[in-house]
Amino acid sequence: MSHKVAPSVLSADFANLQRDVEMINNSAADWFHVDIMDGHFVPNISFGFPVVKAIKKWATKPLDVHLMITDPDRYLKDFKDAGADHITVHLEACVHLHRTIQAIKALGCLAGVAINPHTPVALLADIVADIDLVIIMSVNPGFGGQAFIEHTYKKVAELKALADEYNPDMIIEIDGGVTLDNAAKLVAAGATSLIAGNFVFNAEDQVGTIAALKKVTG
Ligand SMILES: O=C(CO)[C@H](O)[C@H](O)COP(=O)(O)O
Ligand SMILES: [Fe+2]
Repeated sequence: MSHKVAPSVLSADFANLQRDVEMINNSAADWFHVDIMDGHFVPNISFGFPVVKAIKKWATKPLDVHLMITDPDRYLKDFKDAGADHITVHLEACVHLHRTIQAIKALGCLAGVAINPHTPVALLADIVADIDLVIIMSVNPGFGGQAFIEHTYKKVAELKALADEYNPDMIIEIDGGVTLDNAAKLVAAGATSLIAGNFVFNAEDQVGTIAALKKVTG
């Protein structure tokens, strides 16, 4: 089965948000990647519930919500109500990760865990069987447009080995600095979903760029 592509709305033109959402609707993209930053877990603030609701109103594809926030348990239901289909929390932001995952599932969302570049894949060993997706951060979270960290390939391969053993259907998503220079190698290593912000929205042909990301083979 081919990998998913999830353009990151963080890099959209917020003065033309409906236009950019419709561009994604009319492209080969599978999901909308929606980055929530609280200025505490990460050194940047993105947007909150009203913007997620606006995206949901126009979007015809699922919302893949990436919570870069401290204490995400407080807001899970609000994000579900705003339109989230997948909710991913950071391992580094959760004291009781297993409980948080159960709470996301109880809301009827796909449950994901994101790990920062410095966080070992091995820390996911006892949660992999319980989750629907993992986001491997290939940049330090907080900003779009950063350079891809090469060490990510090794982490993808390690996570694929864990998934093969405990949860073969688990989605392996890569977030940060994804371009056509690294997409094929990521898919070859085991990535099953590619998130891309700047690479899509800075392109002259955005729909064509999404199609090209979708077409890469490992
Ligand atoms: O979570 C994120 C940043 O924390 C974004 O999803 C990610 O950076 C995508 O943007 P780009 O493709 O431009 O790196
Ligand atoms: Fe993200």
